[in-house]
Amino acid sequence: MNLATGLMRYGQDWRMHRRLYKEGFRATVVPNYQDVLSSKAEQFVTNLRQNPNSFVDHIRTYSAATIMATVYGYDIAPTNDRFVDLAEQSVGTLSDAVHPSTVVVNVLPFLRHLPLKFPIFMFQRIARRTRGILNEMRTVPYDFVKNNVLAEKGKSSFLAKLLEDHTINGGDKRQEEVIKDVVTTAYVAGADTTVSALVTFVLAMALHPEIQKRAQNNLDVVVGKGRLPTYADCSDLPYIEAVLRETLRWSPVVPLGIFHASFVDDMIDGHFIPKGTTVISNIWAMTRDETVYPEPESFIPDRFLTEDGTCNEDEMMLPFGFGRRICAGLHFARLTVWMALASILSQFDIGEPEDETGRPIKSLADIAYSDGLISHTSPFRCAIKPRMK
Ligand code: HEM
Repeated sequence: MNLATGLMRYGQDWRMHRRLYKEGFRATVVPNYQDVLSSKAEQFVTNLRQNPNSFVDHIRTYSAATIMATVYGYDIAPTNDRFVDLAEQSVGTLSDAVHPSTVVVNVLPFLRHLPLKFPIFMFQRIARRTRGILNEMRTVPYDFVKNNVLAEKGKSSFLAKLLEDHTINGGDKRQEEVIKDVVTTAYVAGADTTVSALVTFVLAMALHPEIQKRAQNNLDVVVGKGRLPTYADCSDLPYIEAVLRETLRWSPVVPLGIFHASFVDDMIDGHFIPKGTTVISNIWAMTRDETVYPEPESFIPDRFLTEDGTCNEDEMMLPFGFGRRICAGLHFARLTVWMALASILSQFDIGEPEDETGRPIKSLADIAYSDGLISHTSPFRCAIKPRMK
């Protein structure tokens, strides 16, 4: 089982994974998910109206709901959904699997031979626990969709389409196993990353009321107040796009990317990189390069606008990685985050933030972000109020 595409070695199996992602998540296909995203954004706004203090929970539900609906055609229950519970456990265990203590084993492989009782090297125990949960996540939702496809019922989805195109009408067992891995990775890779980006967005707006106001004006003029923004509005809302780019830059979701290894001996800027070297892409540092992004700790959407107010060429792709291993879901991720942030701005005012002890948060420096593969803010509070009654 090759559950995490991002952790696979480059080769034929990985190429097969990427081909399947392309079928469901390339730039020209993603707009087809607009209706699903719109209905989930509406539900999100309703939840936020009912209980604004639980905004992080609603963001979690929105992220899970969009990806579950897109990948499996499955509408999650408002609470205690069995697939979401399973998926959250899978995300937790996969995140543990790239915990520093497990990563160090990849860098220093001889550590694998230390006895289990060495507490710092928890990777063997994690691997055992992870396997069971991931296996369940891999088969339960898959069987649900496959049975629906065979019975010619259920909603259309990324998985249903893959099954129709590749297995139901012929296709081999191996292909079916690859499809299982691909759809499971899509959930695991997509849900928590989207949560991180959206919570950072709420923090950015809470800290910058003037930017919030300007973004709201942009939406009011182009979209009006009677409906939520959609993908069709994107190109008319350059300031909203600039806010999205700055959110992704200001606090990158995956600050150190996914570790890779060099395939061959190489020379870069006069440094010799032997074959097999672990390569860590420090996305966080790149988004803080002062020669490209002056005052990098400040939240300045204008850095992505030209003088005539249109978006410039820097689409802020750095947070999605590089080259052939660049995030396979980036177009879907951008649209999912865009839909939620534009919906929040059109419907709500976000007040000043404070930490859990009531201490005001004045800048990014006042709030901690978690370690680990995906970086999350520590908890904070802010008043979220409807703009219209
Ligand atoms: C804001 C949301 C997201 C961010 C910031 C993000 C970021 C990243 C980053 C930094 C990588 C590593 C790239 C590298 O190794 O150079 C990655 C890989 C990946 N992402 Fe995302 N991601 C997001 C959402 C998603 C979504 C929604 C999906 C699926 C629908 C997804 C699927 C993947 C996959 C499959 C890989 C592994 C690619 C490979 O190794 O070939 N991601 N992502």
